[in-house]
Amino acid sequence: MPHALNPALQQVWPPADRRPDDISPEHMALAALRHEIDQLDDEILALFERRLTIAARVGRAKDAPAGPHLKLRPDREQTVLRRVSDRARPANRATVQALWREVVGHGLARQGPIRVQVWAPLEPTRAWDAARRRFGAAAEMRMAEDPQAALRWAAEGQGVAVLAINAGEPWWIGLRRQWTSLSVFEGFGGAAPTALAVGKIDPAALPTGPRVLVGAGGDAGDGAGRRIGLATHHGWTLCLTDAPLPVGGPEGCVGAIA
Ligand SMILES: C=C(O[C@@H]1C=C(C(=O)O)C=C[C@H]1O)C(=O)O
Repeated sequence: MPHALNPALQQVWPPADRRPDDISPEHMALAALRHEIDQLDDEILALFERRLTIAARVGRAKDAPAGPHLKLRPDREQTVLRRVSDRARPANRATVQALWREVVGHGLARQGPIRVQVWAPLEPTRAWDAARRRFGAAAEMRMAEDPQAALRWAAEGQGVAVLAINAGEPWWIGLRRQWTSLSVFEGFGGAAPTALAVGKIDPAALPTGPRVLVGAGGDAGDGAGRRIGLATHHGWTLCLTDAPLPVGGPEGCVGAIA
């Protein structure tokens, strides 16, 4: 139903009978506030466009697409997000974080296309939403039907695979065996994630946070670190640890999440 026909949604401001030369105090106050918003928008726009230009320059200074890794730098993104979030007023933190995810996503997109494939047969909408929030509106996303095909695609350097670990298919074992050029760099679903993001990320650019381990039965283990188990399959385990293990080491570290 058009709004004009719905009495509940009728226009309340400005009043329908207001003349164009209305100089009532309410109208003047509203006009002044809107003018201030327009000025702020101009400032934000100029700054945002400058930021996009600089992000493109950073991209040219980095190795990809000729280099072996994606341009996505999770460690830098984590630093950028933490910095603005710490500077924001506590009441604005969540809003600022969500907005800066978009800002950073568009910065990264100035360096080349961001492609994301999502495989999550049990909770596709949840995983899709989480991936969209993480990579932003600039990301080209599609659902994947087969985690192995998504891993192959990611190993070609085409983009990022977001794969569920609660769907009974132990694709993560492959991170230890054939997909050694891929790193886990993000978890979705809280302290015990139900999906992981995987891509050709420079191991030096992984975020600060728990390390992700894929272990076979006989692995020596990492000694001191506390572990959170995420999945098991025929003697293989996927877990998180606080121990600062090197990626690709004998403990089976395959990445880190923020
Ligand atoms: C600008 C960079 O490239 C990407 C974009 C970022 C941004 O817009 O802040 C941060 C990290 C990278 O994923 C960078 O590496 O510094």
